[in-house]
Amino acid sequence: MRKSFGPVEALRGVDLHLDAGEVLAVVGDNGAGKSTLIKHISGVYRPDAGRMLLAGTPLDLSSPREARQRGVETVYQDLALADDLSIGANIFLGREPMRRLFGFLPVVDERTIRRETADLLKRIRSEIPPEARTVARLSGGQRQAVAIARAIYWKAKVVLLDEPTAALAVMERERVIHHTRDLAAHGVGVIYIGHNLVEILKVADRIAVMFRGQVVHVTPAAETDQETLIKYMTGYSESKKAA
Ligand SMILES: Nc1ncnc2c1ncn2[C@@H]1O[C@H](COP(=O)(O)OP(=O)(O)OP(=O)(O)O)[C@@H](O)[C@H]1O
Repeated sequence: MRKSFGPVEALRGVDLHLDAGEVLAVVGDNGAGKSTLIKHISGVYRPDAGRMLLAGTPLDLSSPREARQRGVETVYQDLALADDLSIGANIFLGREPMRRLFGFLPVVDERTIRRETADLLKRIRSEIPPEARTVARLSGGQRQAVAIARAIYWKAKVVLLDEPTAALAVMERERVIHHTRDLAAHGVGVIYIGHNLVEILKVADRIAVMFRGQVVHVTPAAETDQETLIKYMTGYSESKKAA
């Protein structure tokens, strides 16, 4: 896949695959192209050249909404949750179950929302009390859990996590890692963007390193270490190859 912004080549021929049930981490220095790549998969950008396939079918996305409809959920760093709504309302936002009042008047089925939300939080073993009033009162890690629960409930095929732990305290980071593994265990393919290599090595099955708009290295997480990743992230390995 290729993408330029004027003279800037943000993606210079990126080729990647993601399996169901795996966590693929994408790392790279600032400006390497990670966000640009994510924005293609989440339907924000269209590639100048190249294409994406989902389970063998072309994934030609014209909007983030279409991406969600096709089973691609994105969890951004600054989480797009509606602060003044409940956890349940956030999980069902825009896709609320309805029931008929007096047999004809369609209204939102609050009881189903409450029941399904409680089940879901139990399923992901989240410590958030389901009756927590609004999302505004939740911690950063709990907000991530809500977004991840939403992806599981709506049977996302692919979930993009963009620096999910960047703003979190240590304990909370551990929880997000746990929830990320949980997503993969549900058969979801997860793309995890991050900067913290200790965390990346813990959460990922495979790691792709981007450097100047290209994927320069892909490796199973179990077969690499911080030092090797940093070499690829800084272009050291590339310059050695060229020499
Ligand atoms: N909308 C845009 N207009 C112009 N240039 C852009 C735009 N978005 C990204 N770029 C450029 O494309 C390149 C890749 O940027 P990108 O944000 O994808 O990198 P990144 O790896 O996500 O970096 P970071 O870790 O800092 O978020 C950079 O040179 C950046 O300046």
